Amino acid sequence: MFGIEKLFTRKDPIKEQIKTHLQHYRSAIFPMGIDTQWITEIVEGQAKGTSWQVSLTLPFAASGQGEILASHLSDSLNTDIRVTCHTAVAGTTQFKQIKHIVLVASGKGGVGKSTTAVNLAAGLASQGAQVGILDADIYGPSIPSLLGLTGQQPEALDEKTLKPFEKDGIRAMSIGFLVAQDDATVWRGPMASQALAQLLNETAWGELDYLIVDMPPGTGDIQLTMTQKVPASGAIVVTTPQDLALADAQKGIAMFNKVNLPIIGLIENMSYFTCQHCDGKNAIFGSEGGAKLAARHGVPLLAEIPLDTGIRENSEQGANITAQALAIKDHYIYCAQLVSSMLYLQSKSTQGVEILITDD
Ligand SMILES: Nc1ncnc2c1ncn2[C@@H]1O[C@H](COP(=O)(O)OP(=O)(O)OP(=O)(O)O)[C@@H](O)[C@H]1O
Repeated sequence: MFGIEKLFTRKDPIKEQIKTHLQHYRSAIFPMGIDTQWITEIVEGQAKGTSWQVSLTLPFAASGQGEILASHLSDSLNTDIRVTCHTAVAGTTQFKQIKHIVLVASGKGGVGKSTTAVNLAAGLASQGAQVGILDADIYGPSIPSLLGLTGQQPEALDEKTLKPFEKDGIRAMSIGFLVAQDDATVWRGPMASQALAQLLNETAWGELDYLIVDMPPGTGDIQLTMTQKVPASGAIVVTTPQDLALADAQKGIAMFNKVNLPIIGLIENMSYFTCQHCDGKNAIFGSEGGAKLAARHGVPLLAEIPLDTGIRENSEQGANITAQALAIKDHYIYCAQLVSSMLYLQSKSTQGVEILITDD
């Protein structure tokens, strides 16, 4: 009658508003909003000029979204709110101690598949995920060089286990250590997939949220057999905007559809070039090819990455692009957040099963 119960159940109105705004927030990274379970703390801000401090623990790698969420909340509630995001990738391990294996493939060579795979791995690591990269490109293993590890040999932990390299928090192993590159031209599918299985099984990966596999370019017997061998969560197809590359990327999509592997999306690389003099965008290799291909096959277009000197230079130096003061890194970081969010949503709708693969 006096509303006395309200005294005991009364909730802090601003905290409730923050929760509601977060729940209703929508973006490509948060298509279902922010679950209240991800909110670890809402406290009055200690930092000067900050009214409220919100801490989130996200089940996917998107810690860099804190600033965007903070400005959304601050604008909506007309007060200064800071948001800090931590990453604790959800999901059961699908293979050994690895939660997600992601194949990065391309229909044809030279489209920037390995560069994209390494930078995507770096993007995921920059967002707080534990990441590994497996170079399965028998035709031209380039991950050691892209990570600045050229000339190094893996260390054996025992007779059957190799220690992965570690660079900038990314664990790495390459099929190039197992086979002489010149031999690759005469390889058949079973040989390649056996080598891949061996590397997967015999590398001491430890706990990983994501293992990125840089696949050999193409859509032949070797790529198909390798795909069937790996217990992957999904595949990403990298293409450039030229018609020929798009036609081959289409074959890549068809290959993954054939073996029922979910396609996480398409990445269009070398999409355009920004003129350093006039800032104009030049679609050197054609425009919107990737977007149209993605739409035709009902797969997301994850990124349109420009042709950029910074990308090439960092690759050549084996440097981690996400650690550089370059705007270009945002493409990879955003793409990593998107991939991670999509895998989270996908894993929510599938039951985790332990998968074992054999060497034969
Ligand atoms: N967006 C980009 N901007 C500038 N240079 C790029 C970009 N993407 C890739 N490159 C450069 O293009 C070349 C080929 O890239 P990369 O080796 O990643 O291709 P790939 O598709 O993996 O090739 P392969 O099929 O031979 O394995 C490299 O010199 C790389 O630095």
